[in-house]
This record gives sequence, C-alpha cells and structure tokens, in this order.
Amino acid sequence: MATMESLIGLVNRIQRACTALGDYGGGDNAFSSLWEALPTVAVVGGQSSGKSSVLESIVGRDFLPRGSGIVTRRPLVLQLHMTEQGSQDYAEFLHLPKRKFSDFALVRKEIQDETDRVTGRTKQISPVPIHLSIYSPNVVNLTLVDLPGLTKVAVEGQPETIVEDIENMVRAYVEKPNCVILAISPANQDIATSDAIKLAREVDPTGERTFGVLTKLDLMDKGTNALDVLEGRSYRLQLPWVGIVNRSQADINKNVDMIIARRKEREYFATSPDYGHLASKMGSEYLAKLLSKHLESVIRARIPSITSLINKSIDELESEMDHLGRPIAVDAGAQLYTILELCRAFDRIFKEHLDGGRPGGDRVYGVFDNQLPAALRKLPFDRHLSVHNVKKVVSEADGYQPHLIAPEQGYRRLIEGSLNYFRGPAEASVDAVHFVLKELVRKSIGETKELRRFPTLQAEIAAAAGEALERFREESKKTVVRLVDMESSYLTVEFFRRLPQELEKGGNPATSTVDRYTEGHFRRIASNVSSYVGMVSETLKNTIPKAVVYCQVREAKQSLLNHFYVQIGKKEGKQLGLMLDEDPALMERRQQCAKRLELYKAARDEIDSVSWAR
Ligand SMILES: Nc1nc2c(ncn2[C@@H]2O[C@H](COP(=O)(O)OP(=O)(O)OP(=O)(O)O)[C@@H](O)[C@H]2O)c(=O)[nH]1
Repeated sequence: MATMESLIGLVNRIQRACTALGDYGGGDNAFSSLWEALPTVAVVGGQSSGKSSVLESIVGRDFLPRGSGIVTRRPLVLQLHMTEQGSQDYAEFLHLPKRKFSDFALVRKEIQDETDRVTGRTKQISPVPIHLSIYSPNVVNLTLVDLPGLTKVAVEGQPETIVEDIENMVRAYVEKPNCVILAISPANQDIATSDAIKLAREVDPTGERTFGVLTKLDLMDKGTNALDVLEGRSYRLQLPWVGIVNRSQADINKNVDMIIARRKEREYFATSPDYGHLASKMGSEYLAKLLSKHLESVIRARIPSITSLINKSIDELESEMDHLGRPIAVDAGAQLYTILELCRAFDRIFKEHLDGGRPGGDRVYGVFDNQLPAALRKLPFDRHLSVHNVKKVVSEADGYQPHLIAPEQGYRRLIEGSLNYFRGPAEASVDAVHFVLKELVRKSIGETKELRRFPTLQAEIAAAAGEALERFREESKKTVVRLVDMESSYLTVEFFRRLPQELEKGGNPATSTVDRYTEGHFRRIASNVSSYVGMVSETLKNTIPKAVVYCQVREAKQSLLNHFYVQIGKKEGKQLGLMLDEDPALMERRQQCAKRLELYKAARDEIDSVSWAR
C-alpha cells in the first residue's frame, strides 16, 4: 500500500533534487521538465489577503517574514513532514543541509537573508526557490509553494515592472496543469475583485484544480456572512471552499501561540451561528488535511506519466553521455589505464592505415614504385658521363703518365662520382615515407573517436609520434646512405671481368687494337661506366625500399609510442590528470548530464519502490 507519506515524500525528494540541479518552475531554463511534471500546491493571493497567516497556521508555527511591501520575493517551497507525537519541531533548508533550526525566529531570518542573497537588497524578485522542510508532529505531509503576493502598485525602490514580474512568475507556476492552486481571498472584500480568483479563473477556467480559501471571516461586517462563497454559489469550483480564521494583527502583536490560535479557530466555527453546520469542513487544520489527501491522489494519478517522462529522459541522457564520453576516473592507476587504452586505440587505427583497411599505406608503395625510380632516372649521368667529362676525369686520374692498358683510376673515379648521385634519391625516399607516416599519424589521431575529448592527450601523442618518426628517419637515412656507400666501397668484379669479352664479341675487329686516345675510346669507357651505374641503380631500386621499410615503416608499426609509454609510466597522478584535460565546455555539459542522469535514476528508483509498496 502506498501511504500518503511515501507518495508525498517521494515528490518532496524529487523536488529537492530538481532544485539542486537548477530545475524549478517559473524560470525559463532548459532543464525544467521533471519539476513541471511533479504535482505541486501553489499558494496564491493578493497582498494582505492572509497568505502568510494561512501557511503559518497550516504549519502551526510563526516562521514567515513579515513587513510592509513585497516580503515574499522568491518562491518558498515548503515541505511539511509529519513526525512522531512528542518529537521536537525543527526546520531545515536545502541550502544549509547540515543545520537544524529549532528556533523558528531564526528560520524567518534565514528566509529573509537567503532571499536577499539571490535578489540583492534591491527588492527584485527571483524565480529560484528556497526549499524549507519542517518536521513536526503537528503537520500533515504536504508540500506547498508560497509565491510573492499579487500586488497592484510598486512601492518605493522597486522597479516599475515588479507588478508584472510577480504576476508572470506566479502565472508560470499556476498555469502548469500539474499545479493545484490554493487561491486565498479575504472575506471582507468582494470575491469578484479577488486577485487570486482572477488569476485562477484565467488558468483554470473549469475550477478543477483550484481550492478557494476564504480568510478573515471574523472581520466581515456584522450581519453579513460568506455562505454564498463557501457554499459555491458566488464562484463555483469543483473542489470545496474552505473558510479560515487566522490570528488578527492584535493576536500577532500579543504573540498568541499558533496552537492556541488553531483551537480558537475551531471554537469560532463550532460556535458560529452562520457556519456551525459547516464546522467540520472549515479551518486551517481541515484545509491542511484536505490538501494532503488531494495532493496524494493527484500524485498517484500522475505517476505513470512521470515514470514515462523519466524513462524517456534517461534514454536521452544515456545517449548524450555516450556521445560525450564517460567521465574519467580520478585515481592515477585508472588514469594511466585510460591513457594507455586511448593510445592503443590510436595505434590500432594507425596500423590499419599501414596494413590496409584504411587508406594511406599504399602511398608508401607509391614512393617506391614511382618517386624513387623517377628520381633515379633523372640523375644527371648523361652530363657526368659525357665524352668531354670522361676524358677530363680519366686524364686527371692518369696524371702525367697516361694509362697504358685500361684507365683503372679513371674508371674508379667516374664510378664513385656517379654513385654519389644516388644519395639524393635515397634520402628523398626516406623523407617521402617520413611525410606519409606523419600524415597517417595526423589522420589516425583525428579518426580515433575516443581521443576526441582530449585535446591535450592528442597533442602529446602527436608530439611523441612525431619525435619517434624523426628518430626512425635519422636511422633510415644512415642506412640508405650506407647502402650507397657500400656500392662505392667495393665494385662488382664480375661485371668488369665480362667486359673485354663482350667488347670483343660485339666489337669491330678493326678497332680491336684500341687506340686509347680517340673519342671512341672515351665513349666506350662512358658506356661501360654507365652500364655499371645502371646495374647499381637497379640494385638500389630494390634495396632502398627494403631499408626504408625496415627502419621506418616496421619501426612505426612496432614501436611508435614505446618511448611515450616509458615516459607516462614515470608520471605522477597530477600530470596524468593534466594529460586527460578535456574541453571545459564539454566537461561542463557532461557534468550536467551526469547529474541529471543521477537525478532521474534516483527518481526512478524512488518511484519503483513506492510502486512496489502499493
Ligand atoms: N482578524 C483576522 N486577521 C487576519 C486574518 N488573516 C490575516 N489577518 C491579518 O491580516 C494581515 C495580513 O495578513 P498576512 O497573513 O500577513 O497576509 P499576506 O497575504 O501574507 O500579506 P503580504 O505577505 O503582506 O502580502 C495581518 O495583520 C493578519 O493578522 C484573519 O483571518 N482574521
């Protein structure tokens, strides 16, 4: 069975959580959905209609600020909790969770101070509610929202717009279909001119959710009574009218105790010739019980739609949280784990680029298949091996004594000179592959969804990968230059052994006795060197890619972030936290989402437990 306490308590708890998250009615914030789905009782009345007196009388305590002008300038969410007979009354504010107030004069002061804290001393109004819980054996479980009194004129020091501002704020509360309106009108005033009834009629024309409360019955002119109003003939409402007799100003001045005032009120109705027949349905105690019961039934009726709103919101928030990424752990171990996971996610994507699956790795092959052969073809061997240059190099190598049989030194110098040209394309291949790898790192970081939240870590990974690639490039350059130097350091003997025979085979017999000083002789030398260089070029075309892949691509795949891992392993928790620094806007949004999610989940659990109890 769902008890009254459990249902009203449920809504109380959800309401408090809503306020803690900035979800409250009357304000135009994006997050006011749950609050609005919750049934509330809003107290509405014109100035001096007796609003404060009714509330205090329901509570049985003096605790509301009094004074001239507009005293209530923020909504006061008043949550009443019935405690065991004999226990002490106390009050608690949501904004002062650790403090129990047993002196209600201090409660009054705190309401004033807390109002000023938000509105300043400017007498402005604010829609941000103050939450006050009162625990007492003399209350029923009930939640009421006290709103600023409707007024007709701004007083000294208040902005001109205040009359309109108050009406708008009050209207924002009472126009919600879940709001029960407690419309307070003084009996010594024509009901047709009541501010509360005017507003209630506007937002609840059929009178389904309005309770009419008539105060100051004792102040009516002698010989008149309010039976027409109380019996629903003056203004018809679906819910009953309740007449009230509060303490007069004189009673207040004399500090007449609230409990005594309640008793006097009971006596008033019991002995009244006009209202005696209605006595059991009059007075503030009756009003409190009536409201409590009504609120409970409204809540019960609303539970299915609140549940579905909550479930829908949870789904939406969950998917937004997935999109934003879950919050990061705070301890160093978990942070290190997170960083390593993120690095691994990046590394996986980087490897997919190289191994295929994602584009880009093919560009490495493009370097070997196009750029390198094209660069080799473009080497200026024609110029280097022109007859003129060959003659010059050979003569210089011969010195004062021209070679007698074959220009061994000349050959060597020509070949060495030629082979030096291979350094350029070899180093260029290293650089080209370096840039491909660098670009793939950049792309992979961009494609690692998990990293998107962490701009700092992105930058760190990019820097670490960049440094590693730079080291691989150095190593690779040394290796390819070494390949070229190796070609110069020992020539292929076989090639030269074959030379004379080939010459004789294909040569003209007339020229077999070679004249070593004609152009033809040098052309032949050029052609021999050229074909030797061509052979070396073929070899390098194959070995340079092997060296480059070995030193750069393979290393990148195996150990791109190895140094980085060693470095982060040495870091302290704080430094790790800094690496996981996120975009502040995103963090803020996630925090909001997480808090709301927590609220909705807590609300769902609460509702579940109440439903199970039913
Ligand atoms: N005799 C008598 N006086 C009442 C009754 N209700 C309220 N009063 C007096 O009317 C005056 C205004 O009452 P409040 O309860 O302060 O009215 P309010 O609507 O809260 O007024 P503001 O907060 O100033 O807008 C006080 O002096 C009360 O003592 C009543 O039923 N009988």
